[in-house]
Amino acid sequence: MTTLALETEGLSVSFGRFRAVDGVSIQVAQGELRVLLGANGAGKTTLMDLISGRTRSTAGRVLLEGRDVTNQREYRIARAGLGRKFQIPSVFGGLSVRQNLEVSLVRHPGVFANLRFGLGTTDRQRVSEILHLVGLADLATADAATLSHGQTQWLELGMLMGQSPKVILLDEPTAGMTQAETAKTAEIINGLRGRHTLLVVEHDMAFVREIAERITVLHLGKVLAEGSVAEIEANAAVKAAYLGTQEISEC
Ligand SMILES: Nc1ncnc2c1ncn2[C@@H]1O[C@H](COP(=O)(O)OP(=O)(O)OP(=O)(O)O)[C@@H](O)[C@H]1O
Repeated sequence: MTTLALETEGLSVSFGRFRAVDGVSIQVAQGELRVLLGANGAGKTTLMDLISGRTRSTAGRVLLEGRDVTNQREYRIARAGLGRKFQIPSVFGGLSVRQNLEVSLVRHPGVFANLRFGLGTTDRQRVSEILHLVGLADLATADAATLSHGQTQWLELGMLMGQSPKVILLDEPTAGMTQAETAKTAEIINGLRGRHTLLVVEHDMAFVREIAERITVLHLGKVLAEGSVAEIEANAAVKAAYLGTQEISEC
């Protein structure tokens, strides 16, 4: 039996009389890379907020590797293994790329303790592995403050990985990126396939085609469809409700 990394069951939230997320049930297997697609206001960010504990649900459950974390405080859900990357990065300028990754490893209590006490061989290897996975090995000694927008996003993704979360939530990872950076991001995310479980909110269909194996489409707070890129692109309900008369590639 496949172990589920993340599961939501009938997850819902109402703001007043408005149901922003309405009975959403999704199942994400370990090592899966799931894309969450939907028009503006479909409920994607709110769903992420419910999963990560930023917003309290009014019905339903969230399970992280089978453990019920519904409506727990955000830091507790993070501690239980949920990593979330926002669009605004929070790296330590003034530290090198490598030092930022060292700081991110959850070993010693206290943010900078890993720098003070030094890392063991396993941790140093882990940092090197992450540097390669996020394509920053050549910039390991560079000051994080000197990185481009795209490089900063990759470093932050690496810092999330350093915490070995069970599930990583990424909200529009290519926002504000150049075409070259977007292509590189697709490469990096593809390299994480099987190693990490990811739930990625993304609008850029060209990018989605590069990374997605399975897509969940949200519409008006509900799951409208789920399937491969080809299945979603051919889905009449998705075309009618989400895309209107547009081709999916234009959204
Ligand atoms: N705290 C809130 N109070 C009231 N309404 C809210 C709140 N948060 C979100 N909403 C509403 O819920 C709906 C879903 O919003 P959400 O931000 O989740 O959509 P989205 O799919 O992420 O859209 P986008 O792609 O534009 O980010 C929207 O109509 C939004 O206005």
